[in-house]
Amino acid sequence: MNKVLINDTTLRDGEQAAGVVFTLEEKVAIAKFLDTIGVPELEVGIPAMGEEEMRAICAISNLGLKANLLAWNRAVISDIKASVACGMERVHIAIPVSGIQIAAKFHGQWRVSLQRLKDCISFAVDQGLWVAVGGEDSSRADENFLLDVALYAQEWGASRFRFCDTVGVLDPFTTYGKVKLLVSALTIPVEVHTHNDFGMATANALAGIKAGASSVNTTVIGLGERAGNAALEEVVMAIKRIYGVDMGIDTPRLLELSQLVAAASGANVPPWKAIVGENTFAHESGIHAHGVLQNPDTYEPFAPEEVGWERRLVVGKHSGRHSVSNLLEQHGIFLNPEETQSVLDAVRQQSIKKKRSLTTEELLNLVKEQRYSHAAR
Ligand SMILES: CC(=O)SCCNC(=O)CCNC(=O)[C@H](O)C(C)(C)COP(=O)(O)OP(=O)(O)OC[C@H]1O[C@@H](n2cnc3c(N)ncnc32)[C@H](O)[C@@H]1OP(=O)(O)O
Ligand SMILES: O=C(O)CCC(=O)C(=O)O
Repeated sequence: MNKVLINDTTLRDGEQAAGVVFTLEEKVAIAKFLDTIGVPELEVGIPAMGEEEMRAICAISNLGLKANLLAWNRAVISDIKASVACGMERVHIAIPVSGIQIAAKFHGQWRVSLQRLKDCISFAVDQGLWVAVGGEDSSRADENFLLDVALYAQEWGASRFRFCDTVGVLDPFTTYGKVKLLVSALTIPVEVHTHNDFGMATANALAGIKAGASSVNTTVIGLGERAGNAALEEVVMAIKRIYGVDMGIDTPRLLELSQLVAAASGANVPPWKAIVGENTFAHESGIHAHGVLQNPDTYEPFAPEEVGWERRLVVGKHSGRHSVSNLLEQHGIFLNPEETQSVLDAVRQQSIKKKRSLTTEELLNLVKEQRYSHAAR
């Protein structure tokens, strides 16, 4: 697998999620955390949004982080001036490339849009900036036009081209083909930016990387426009565990990072969310719990500690004898097989009644009640 760099856009596309607002302090804390765990590049925001956003970007720029920082810009000179005013040495310039987008934003005048891109790249390069260009809606663009825009961007001085599946309409197979075309034609690196509208953001990001993209956009917990972006924790762990490539990210801190971003965004992370959801290392089903007690590899793709979790055995409707006795033994309670079965029956009944699993305290109370009812008989 080719070497790949993460360009995390939690602070830009992540914050674009409807209803999400990070304070300056939250932006700084997220940037610092991402930098500390080894994320090498951060897209920190959009200076053209105005004073407040510029203050936050300046504050991040003044932190002296190891990560390279980028600001997002339209192909508008004043946007780039605002980025320079924030101390940015790297700018990302976006240009629509699909017919739909060019019609809506440039009245279909693609020559005008290309001229704008050329002027903006030249302006930024003259300012001594490192320039990346994003093809907005690349996935729905005519492939030849997309290629032309990317080649022009390269010729005019861009140092990277971003392939955007802006509305998340690709699958991994089509992503692979489209990204491969760009990678084969360009000498500058290609970045992939994917959205999760059909639940394929991470899979598509990986397909783009397989096709030769050497940079990938992520956001923590997959936060972002509509259904969000490829999640940082998913991309990092998939590359580490499926492809065996360690990207140098301190993965045991991914959980803490996800909690920081979830709190700042007011988002509820679903328990089943890959890597950082609270159920990712919780086992209730009897067969799973029994397997995990023998060898955790039976039902876990990797050790929970690798991403900051601890394994949990939970008792509830789907439990079996082994997990019940294991949990009770941890509290010094050793039951015979008949007693265990009767506690298990009670656990099932209670769980069905309460429509949830039971807490340890509730399990211990059940045992007490069971013992009491046995003694009374
Ligand atoms: C796919 C993406 O995620 S792209 C990033 C999207 N992010 C955001 O929009 C969040 C931040 N945006 C903002 O704060 C505002 O939209 C601003 C400051 C950028 C612009 O605000 P406004 O001037 O009020 O314009 P508004 O947002 O209503 O419309 C967008 C304008 O940008 C133009 N535009 C959109 N994309 C581009 C582009 N890549 N290059 C040049 N112009 C563009 C539109 O055509 C429209 O221009 P018009 O005002 O001449 O008609
Ligand atoms: O950088 C760009 O060109 C647009 C990025 C983006 O957020 C998108 O296309 O979804």
